[in-house]
Amino acid sequence: MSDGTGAGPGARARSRLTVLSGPSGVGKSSVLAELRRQGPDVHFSVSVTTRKPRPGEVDGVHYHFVDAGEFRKMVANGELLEHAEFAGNCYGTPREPVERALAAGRPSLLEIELQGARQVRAAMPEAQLVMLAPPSWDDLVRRLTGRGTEDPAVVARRLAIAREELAAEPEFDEVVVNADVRSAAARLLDLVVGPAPDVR
Ligand SMILES: Nc1nc2c(ncn2[C@@H]2O[C@H](COP(=O)(O)OP(=O)(O)O)[C@@H](O)[C@H]2O)c(=O)[nH]1
Ligand SMILES: Nc1ncnc2c1ncn2[C@@H]1O[C@H](COP(=O)(O)OP(=O)(O)O)[C@@H](O)[C@H]1O
Repeated sequence: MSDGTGAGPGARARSRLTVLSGPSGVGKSSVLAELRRQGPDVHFSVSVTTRKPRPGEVDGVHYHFVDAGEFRKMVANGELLEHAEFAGNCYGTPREPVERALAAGRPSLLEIELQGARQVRAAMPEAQLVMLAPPSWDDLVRRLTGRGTEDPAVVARRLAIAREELAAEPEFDEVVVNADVRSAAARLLDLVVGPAPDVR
């Protein structure tokens, strides 16, 4: 597969930044939890969000949960690498931890939605964009409703956004279909860590 940069096979291998996007309910959290088990040396960005925590979500682990005022302050101070509004809440990537990890040569992963992925693409063209896709639209609907964490109006809103996100697939360098969590995580880990230099 081409690295999409036109700069030769080494260019993507040198990029240590991977952006993972995919519609709500496709299995991003599940695949990333598995990836953490498989790939301990990967830096996972922890986003800030104004969304309320779901049961089981831990502040500082799944997200930094902030109020709208704190979020605005971080934007104004230039502390976010990218940020976007999604289904009525704000989300953003703290800049400093990602820059520190990249400076140390550590593979780093951002799990963010489409508008944020586009901002990263514009700011850092060498970043690798990966879409996590469902095996089918019906699977996506089943997973999102089956999770049971959003009420029906929120589910409908997220599914409407999901159609647009899936339509943006051609903007991504790679697509990983999440039919099975373990194999999707293994494939993603290959992309995040990159192939060994001598096989390119
Ligand atoms: N742009 C941007 N999107 C984010 C960030 N963190 C999370 N998201 C995205 O926001 C969307 C909603 O996330 P969330 O409320 O956790 O719902 P979930 O994806 O259904 O689990 C998802 O598409 C996430 O990938 C971020 O820092 N920036
Ligand atoms: N490969 C899979 N097969 C079946 N169900 C899955 C798979 N991956 C995730 N799920 C389930 O789908 C629901 C949504 O997954 P989640 O990881 O919360 O998605 P996201 O973070 O993308 O919103 C959860 O109930 C999860 O257990």
